[in-house]
Amino acid sequence: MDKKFLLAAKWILPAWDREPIKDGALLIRDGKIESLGPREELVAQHPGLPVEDLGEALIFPGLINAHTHASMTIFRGLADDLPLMTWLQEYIFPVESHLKGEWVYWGARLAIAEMIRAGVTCFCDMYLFEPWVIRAVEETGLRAALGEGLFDFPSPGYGPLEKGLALTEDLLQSYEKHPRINIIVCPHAVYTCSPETLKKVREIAERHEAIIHIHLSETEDEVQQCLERYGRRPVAHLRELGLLNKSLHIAHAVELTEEEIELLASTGVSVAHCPESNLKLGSGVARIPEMIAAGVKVSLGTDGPASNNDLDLLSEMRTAALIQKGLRRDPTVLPAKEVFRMATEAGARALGFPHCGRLEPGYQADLAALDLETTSLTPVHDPLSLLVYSARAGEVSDLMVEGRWLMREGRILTFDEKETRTQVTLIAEEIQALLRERPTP
Ligand SMILES: CSC[C@H]1O[C@@H](n2cnc3c(O)ncnc32)[C@H](O)[C@@H]1O
Ligand SMILES: [Zn+2]
Repeated sequence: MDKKFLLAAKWILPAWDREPIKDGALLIRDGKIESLGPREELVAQHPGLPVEDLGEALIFPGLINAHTHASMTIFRGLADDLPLMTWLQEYIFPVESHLKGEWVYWGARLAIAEMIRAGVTCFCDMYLFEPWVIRAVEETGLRAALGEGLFDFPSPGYGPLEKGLALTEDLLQSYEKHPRINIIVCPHAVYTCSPETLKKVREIAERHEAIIHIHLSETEDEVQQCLERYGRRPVAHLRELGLLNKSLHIAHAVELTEEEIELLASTGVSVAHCPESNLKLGSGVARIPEMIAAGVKVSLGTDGPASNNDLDLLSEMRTAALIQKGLRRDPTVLPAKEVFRMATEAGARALGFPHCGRLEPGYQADLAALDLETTSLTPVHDPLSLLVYSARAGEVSDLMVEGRWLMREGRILTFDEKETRTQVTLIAEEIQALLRERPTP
């Protein structure tokens, strides 16, 4: 197959560290970017090549949601205004004990539609019944790093832990060569996984050269529990167990000391910053400027849509930048460029997709376009500023993964969005019925 075409638009922002191109074009061949530059030049170099013109649009590298639990769309709005441990143990875990594969599947499809509308081409997911998320990803065409969430107690997905570990190994083998799916190993947290479990997880990840993804140092409570149980803080705990290395991707990292920041930097651990979930659960604000200054690789995630409560990574960029500026009374910290890097290239690297996150020759044609014929996106002084500080989900008109259109002119092409909403609404009614039978506290 030799599918070759030019994709043109009023603006192209190729990467966090590149200048925008006005009246630009990309040459896309077999799902990859071959070249890019001013439209006139590319058309002259490739006469007769078909041109798809997006017109008044801004093309940017597809965003990368570096931490979520996509299927939790089905629980959006179920329990709000609670701290993490109460939210999890008294509300979410009890309702998750009734989880079924179909719920996870439809929840993931809804999440994928929502992420496409926010310009997300790739996401990192840890959840229960993950094979159903994999099915949704395969059908809808997104790119993803996916893993079955593991904890010591029995899971409604796989039953006893041993089965969860076996499932993880099976998935690692089956999807080894998949072009869009990376299987990752996902122990939930240090308060739900024993040291023995974490050692087994490490062995599996080493055997398959896989990424390990875990919630870490999310709250003061977690640090306190870890100190009481093991006599050390979560970062030191993982160091003792041999997990601190460049294959480790941790979510949150809100509670870090200076020494821990240095240790994460020197061992090559990557962090998924989830500011809106951390704010909503009252967990705190991660020290992102200090981490970046120390050389920690920081990406951006939404966390699950039941603790955020959306999957809008465009707005997440804005929140990430604004909270640091406000907290420090310094508007120069965490500039737009740095936040855009977190939501693109840094996420791609953390999830094992080294040729994503930039629009450059040799990179995947994973991209999205903002509709510039939008009142709140007018005028265009600076495309980067527009993306980070003004754009919201719903203003993305087109999205492509590996050169394949998943959304065109605001219409999702690879699956039925309305059917997905209907199915999730029915699932929500089932959940409400369950809660009426067995009310949560
Ligand atoms: C084992 S599958 C994933 C597991 O994580 C739960 N979860 C969702 N959000 C958070 C969070 O912010 N911190 C810790 N755990 C979280 C989710 O409900 C699943 O049970
Ligand atoms: Zn999470």
